[in-house]
Amino acid sequence: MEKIAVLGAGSWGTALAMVLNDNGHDVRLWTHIEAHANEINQTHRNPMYLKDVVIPEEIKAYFKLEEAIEDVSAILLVLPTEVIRLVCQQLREVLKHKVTIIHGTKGIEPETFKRVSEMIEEELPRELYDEIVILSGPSHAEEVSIGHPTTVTAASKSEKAAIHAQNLFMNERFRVYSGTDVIGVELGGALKNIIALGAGISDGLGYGDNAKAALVTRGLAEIARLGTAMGADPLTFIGLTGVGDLIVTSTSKHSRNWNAGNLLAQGYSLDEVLAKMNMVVEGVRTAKAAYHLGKEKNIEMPITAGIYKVLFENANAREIVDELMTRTKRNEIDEIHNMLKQYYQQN
Ligand SMILES: NC(=O)C1=CN([C@@H]2O[C@H](COP(=O)(O)OP(=O)(O)OC[C@H]3O[C@@H](n4cnc5c(N)ncnc54)[C@H](OP(=O)(O)O)[C@@H]3O)[C@@H](O)[C@H]2O)C=CC1
Ligand SMILES: O=C(CO)COP(=O)(O)O
Repeated sequence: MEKIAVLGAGSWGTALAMVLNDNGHDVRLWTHIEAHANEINQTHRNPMYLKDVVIPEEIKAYFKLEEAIEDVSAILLVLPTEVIRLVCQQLREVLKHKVTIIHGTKGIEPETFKRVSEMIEEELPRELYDEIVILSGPSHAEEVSIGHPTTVTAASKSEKAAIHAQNLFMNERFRVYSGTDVIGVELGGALKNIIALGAGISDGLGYGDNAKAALVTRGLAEIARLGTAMGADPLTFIGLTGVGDLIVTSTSKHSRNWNAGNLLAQGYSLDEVLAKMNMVVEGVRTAKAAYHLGKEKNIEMPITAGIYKVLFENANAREIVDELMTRTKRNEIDEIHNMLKQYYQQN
């Protein structure tokens, strides 16, 4: 059994802390708000993020980062992408020993196009961690925290580290696969949030299941196109961290991104939507990142571009759908063959 600090006491951090606690680990849940730590320790609940869930008493919340990470063997970062660098900077001030870093964050930094593990590598000195592992897949906190069957993937450049994380989290309700395609796993988890915003918009406009299936399928083609250009294995995108997460986020009532898209389609402005959601909506910043990254790499991403225009250029969502439906006709499978051919020629 290991001593593990979970940094980020939002919905996903709390749910993952509960999985680790179920597996017998000594779990410390860190929040940057003292009153929040006190509330969790006194009431064993986290009502702002996980309504009606009782947090086991063994899980202790911490406000002081140096106390939360004392003697831990692993640190799990479960924070919005926007604060990953800041928290890593705080961490490097207080961390005095080597740990395994695991993260469950799904986003890309708009200013640099960096993935989360790249940001961690830039902010944490190499001597402070052995490996970085990404935990990703179709997994809403609301369901994990009440023990509904869930599957995810633990991916790391080091297979040994991925299997280590797999062993830490795996139990009969939480099945963990392992993998080594860090780029594919991180990009799949981040980019699906954009398509989920689109699915929420589509549903909010009153379009049906056909439209949503089209968005998810053609959205997956865009994710794979950009992901493969960035060095991912295209097959990763048909796995849990690609199609699996795309399905859950585009169809679930729990999805923050779907709900935000739905509100946008109801006529709320982006600022109003973000103010209404009390949890992070990663797809908004990641849409900005993917739109500009796609342009830079000359990758065709019409759905992402449409969602970007609805978010940041006040475009009319119905007109964007009309534009998508009237694009030049094309063959569906040719580009997928080309993508696979190119990848396997290079690898
Ligand atoms: N929710 C889910 O089901 C899943 C989420 N994810 C991913 O996990 C990541 C976190 O998401 P989620 O848990 O939903 O987010 P939430 O919005 O539920 O929680 C975010 C947490 O981060 C904290 N936080 C914000 N800023 C800081 C900071 N500067 N220092 C320390 N803590 C900070 C928040 O604190 P405060 O209370 O002060 O705002 C809050 O506790 C995202 O990338 C998301 O995509 C992945 C899989 C499932
Ligand atoms: O990544 C998630 C589920 O796997 C969570 O998605 P949302 O942030 O849209 O809720």
